[in-house]
Amino acid sequence: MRYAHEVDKVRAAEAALLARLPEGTLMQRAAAGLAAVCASLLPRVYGADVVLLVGGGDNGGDALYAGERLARRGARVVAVPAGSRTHPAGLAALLAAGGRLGDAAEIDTADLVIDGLTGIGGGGALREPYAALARRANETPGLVVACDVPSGVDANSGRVEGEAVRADVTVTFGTHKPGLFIDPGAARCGVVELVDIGLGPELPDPDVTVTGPDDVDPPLPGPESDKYRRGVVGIVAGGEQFTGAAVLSTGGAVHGGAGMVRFVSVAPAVAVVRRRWPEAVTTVIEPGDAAGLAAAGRVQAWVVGPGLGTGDAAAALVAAALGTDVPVLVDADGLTVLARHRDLLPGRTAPTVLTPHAGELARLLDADRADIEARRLEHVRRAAAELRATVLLKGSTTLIAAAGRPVRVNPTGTSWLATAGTGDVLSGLIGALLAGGMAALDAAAAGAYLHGMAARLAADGAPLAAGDVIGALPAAFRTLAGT
Ligand SMILES: NC(=O)C1=CN([C@@H]2O[C@H](COP(=O)(O)OP(=O)(O)OC[C@H]3O[C@@H](n4cnc5c(N)ncnc54)[C@H](O)[C@@H]3O)[C@@H](O)[C@H]2O)[C@@H](O)CC1
Ligand SMILES: [K+]
Repeated sequence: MRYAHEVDKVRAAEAALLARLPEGTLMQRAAAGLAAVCASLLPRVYGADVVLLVGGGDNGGDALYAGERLARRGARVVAVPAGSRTHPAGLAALLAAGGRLGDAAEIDTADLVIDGLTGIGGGGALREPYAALARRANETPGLVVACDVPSGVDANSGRVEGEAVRADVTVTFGTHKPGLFIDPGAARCGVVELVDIGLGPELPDPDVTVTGPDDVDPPLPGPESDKYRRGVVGIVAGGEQFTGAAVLSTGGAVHGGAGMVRFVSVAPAVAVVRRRWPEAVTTVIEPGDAAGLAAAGRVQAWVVGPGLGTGDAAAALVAAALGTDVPVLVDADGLTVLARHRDLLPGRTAPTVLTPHAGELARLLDADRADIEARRLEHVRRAAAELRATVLLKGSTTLIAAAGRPVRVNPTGTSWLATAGTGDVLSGLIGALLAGGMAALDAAAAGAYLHGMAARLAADGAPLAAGDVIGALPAAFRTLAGT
């Protein structure tokens, strides 16, 4: 599992380690790792044209010392300073090794550009001349290697406020930074290489982890299994007019490994679901009939919300599901209802999972949607704490938070997933995993992983329909080791 630490933790760990090491040791370790990656990317180091973009801080120092190492191996290394200050010892070392100072035009013909403008000390939109250098680096045909963090990307959040370097490779030191995993920053990193500078023993628990295949551990049937032991998931979705979301959510549950799916809704939705998923056991209720939901039979988890509508009838069903003592996932219209009835959450003892996109989370938190998009990590954490739920924030990087736990980043998925109905599939899938006994955070992370994997397999470079994601779920499960 890959993990990341926020900047203040990185700085504290560095300070603890620095206190035990001779001055400059960490920067030399960082520079050695950076130079080694650069050398491996070049067909030949000797004679290669390397340009260093050098900001005024230690990120620039790393770049200068890496440049020194490449110059000693025969590269033609040119430093382009951006700040009023240039790391003096690093610059002296580069010049002593045969490097020289140059100007921005040399970026255009470089074989390799090292971006040492800003690292974990960067903040806000890049100012000039930093921004102009980043822009020029993004236009060069040569390789661009970011030192620690692509400049212009906020290391903690992945936020990009203005110009930002678009790297082919990012060489990061000691531990990953959250912004390397979260869009839009993640999309600027290219391949991320971690250089060990000995920070490990000084680091606390991570702030963020990235789900890997080994972390996805859905319940598997054994010889003792029957449909009840494997888990019954109840789905409350669809309405008089909207039935598609109900079909898709049920499909996600059927192919998500539930022992049985109970589908509870008004007659038109039940009719459509029955036709598409004869596997589901259905119960017809009147609009908003909370007692009907309770009488539908025992379930181990409820999914409530897709296509449900947002009126009083929907609110009664959301309240009924949340009033049970089993895990409940609230999605889509259910979240809109919840934004008006936040009092439904605090009394729960069983786990609650909420799966909003940024707009739905904005309503739940009384926040601005654009603000949530820009600072997804902060908002998903806040939502988990305030709403006392496991919160899965959908988007170009799906994040999953539960209070007091590292935030999980989902690495699978494709841009083709941004199409109607795919969220409904996810809700049913996570519901099935909850019913199978997975803990809320694990179920949400596993569901996001499998859903994104199914989407990738189904899309394969072409447009995707939500139903295709359901169809590819078996193949997604098969990608997991030991399944
Ligand atoms: N602290 C340590 O022990 C180590 C630090 N290392 C390196 O040091 C870096 C951190 O160094 P610093 O703390 O000096 O910070 P940085 O070098 O990351 O950034 C600070 C510099 O960037 C400028 N800057 C910040 N935001 C800007 C903006 N929006 N527009 C234009 N200029 C901006 C500042 O004026 C300052 O000159 C790490 O990212 C890493 O590369 C490594 O050498 C490993 C060891
Ligand atoms: K950088």
